[in-house]
Amino acid sequence: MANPTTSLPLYQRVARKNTIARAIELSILSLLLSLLAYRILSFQDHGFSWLLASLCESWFAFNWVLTVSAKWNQVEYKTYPQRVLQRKPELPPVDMFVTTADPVLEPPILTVNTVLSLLALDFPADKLACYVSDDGGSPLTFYSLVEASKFAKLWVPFCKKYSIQVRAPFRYFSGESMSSQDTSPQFQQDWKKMKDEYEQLGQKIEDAAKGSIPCELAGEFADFLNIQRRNHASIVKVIWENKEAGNANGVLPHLVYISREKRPKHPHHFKAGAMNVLTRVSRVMTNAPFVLNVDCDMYVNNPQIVLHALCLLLGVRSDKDCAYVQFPQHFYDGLKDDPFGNQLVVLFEYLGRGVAGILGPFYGGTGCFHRRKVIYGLSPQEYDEEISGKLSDQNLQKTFGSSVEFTKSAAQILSGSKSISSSPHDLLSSVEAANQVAACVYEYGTAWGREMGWIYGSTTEDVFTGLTIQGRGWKSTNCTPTPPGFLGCTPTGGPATMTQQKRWATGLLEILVSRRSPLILTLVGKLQFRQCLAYLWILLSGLRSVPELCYATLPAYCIISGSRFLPKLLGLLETVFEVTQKEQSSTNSRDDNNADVGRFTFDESPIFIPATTVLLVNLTALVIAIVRFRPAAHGRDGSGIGEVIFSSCVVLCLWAFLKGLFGKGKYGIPLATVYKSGALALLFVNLSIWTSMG
Ligand SMILES: O=c1ccn([C@@H]2O[C@H](COP(=O)(O)OP(=O)(O)O[C@H]3O[C@H](CO)[C@@H](O)[C@H](O)[C@H]3O)[C@@H](O)[C@H]2O)c(=O)[nH]1
Ligand SMILES: [Mn+2]
Repeated sequence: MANPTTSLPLYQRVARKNTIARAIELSILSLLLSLLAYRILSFQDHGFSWLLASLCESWFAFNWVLTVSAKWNQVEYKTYPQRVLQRKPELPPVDMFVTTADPVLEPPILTVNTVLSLLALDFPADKLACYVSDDGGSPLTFYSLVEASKFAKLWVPFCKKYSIQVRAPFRYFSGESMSSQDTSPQFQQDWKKMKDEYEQLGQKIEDAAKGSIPCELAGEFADFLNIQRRNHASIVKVIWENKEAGNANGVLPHLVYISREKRPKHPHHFKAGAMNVLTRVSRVMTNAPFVLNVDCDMYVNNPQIVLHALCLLLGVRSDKDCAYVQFPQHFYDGLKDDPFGNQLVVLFEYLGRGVAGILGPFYGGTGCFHRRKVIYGLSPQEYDEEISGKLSDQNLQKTFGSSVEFTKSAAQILSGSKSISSSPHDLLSSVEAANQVAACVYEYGTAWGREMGWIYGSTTEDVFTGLTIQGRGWKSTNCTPTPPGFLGCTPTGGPATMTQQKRWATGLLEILVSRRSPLILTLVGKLQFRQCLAYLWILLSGLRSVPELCYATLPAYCIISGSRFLPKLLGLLETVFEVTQKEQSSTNSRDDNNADVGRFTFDESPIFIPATTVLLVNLTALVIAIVRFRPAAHGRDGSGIGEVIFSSCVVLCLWAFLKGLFGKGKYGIPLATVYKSGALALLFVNLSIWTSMG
């Protein structure tokens, strides 16, 4: 009998109104273009600084075009999880991947919380399997997961019984108090028990970390005996197998631990390598058609995420409209006003929604649901057509590698059968096959990392992999439920943030110069032109520092050398007032009780030298401007008030560094950095003076 509710759409695509924003963005663009036109027309009358300014401004204008294009059509998807739930018997299984790499940098309790939040999802337990990849090969991580699975047997029913929203216990117990919840004595009793149990779990893990491990590397832990982190055989352990297949109310989903084989001479390709192993191991074990991947530092904040994602994955008219569903990254305990710019608000709030209106969001590396077939490198055309010709054994081995189990199941999925594929009856019998596909030689001579799976060759494997998928003609969607699907942690200090930004900048540049650069994929692949522009926006983000750095030193150069790069009296007065206000507000914030929260922190890394140098150069220039206050005294035009204002603006932009000059400990810029920057600044000042005399 037809159920009327099954005909209702599972999602709605909503266009956002952004007329005013568009008008403002276009006005800025026209101002930039007029400035450029003016520069070109008056080129003859000016020297080096004028030329440099024009080059920088051309770059800014180009970048602005990319920005405007990316943000032009903003869309959102509204999803209806209850409607998916009504299709209960047909709900597809989902494999969930968690990656962790280092038990010191990523404390196991964090990974445990992420895993617990996944095990407790509002989805039939017999349709979920959780795979944890541990690149640290750490017995501590394994031990923590074993203990966590015991705790989960209490935790998961508790969450489901009381419809708890935050199912990562460290957040649940740190946040809302019991009072906002159920006040029944039963709840209070259960809550207390749960809190005690969680504290015991935390204690056990802490003790184990200190060395008093109850696991003397015997029994289950024997595999970890004498292993080195970068030199060991693969370890696959079924921590918990849900034997109640067909029982949606069974307590826990499967939980599997994997530490792939590592050998010093074999490249392991970091996270991308780990993701490919997860794909293969899950393939020989549970083989779900959909895959969710999260980093160990991102827990589930909305227990209905699978239903939300399925609204899109199952609800689209054609699978090619949704290769993956990306949840935007949000962060917990984020510092106010995002002083390090690492909460990625612009990227996800504005650009993300805009790109969603073109081909769909970039893949962000975590909080993403994938169609397994897409990971195998299929293009939408192949997906729709008969591809039986491709299915000779030889071909399959060349593509996927030599595991019989793997190629068998891959053939099944590639043959176009869109039905849910079956999985082996018990996980333990597939451990051997899993070990085989987790070996480091497995990928040699195959398409893994090149044509299929997570793509190698960039430390931002996420953007690279998404780009490759979209270059084949797939679209993607974003999913923005309330409350947000996932919450993660982000660095709260200068050095860690800078390291992260450096990795992103290099990784993105690696993509730009690769043979899968968006320009090439637009010419020979199926990437849309505007999606290409959007990718350029993100891939060029590291290079932007070059013109920005030049532009920031330009006013200082002009003041010192007595030249100009701004047109005479440009109506900058309003800016002056704004600048003063900024100064005011940052003085106020120093009086806050929490003055140190969000304060920039430094270390000896050379990464802090450029900004410190720019600051010193501009401070010197301002001192020079004050000292020789009468600009016309030299009998030449000299620099103007515009340059002085601009230079002050640069100093204000580098306020955190200015404070760092006087700060102590980690809040201060180390003396060595100050000396090095000072030397560079001195060189710059002298060069500027020298050019003005030449
Ligand atoms: O050899 C490695 C290195 C890293 N990871 C894992 O990769 C994830 C991301 O690493 P993290 O240090 O947290 O980097 P972030 O800068 O926070 O990550 C962002 O940027 C990465 C790309 O640079 C993406 O992969 C991430 O999804 C995205 O959140 C973590 O789960 C790690 O455990 C591995 O599994 N193996
Ligand atoms: Mn992270």
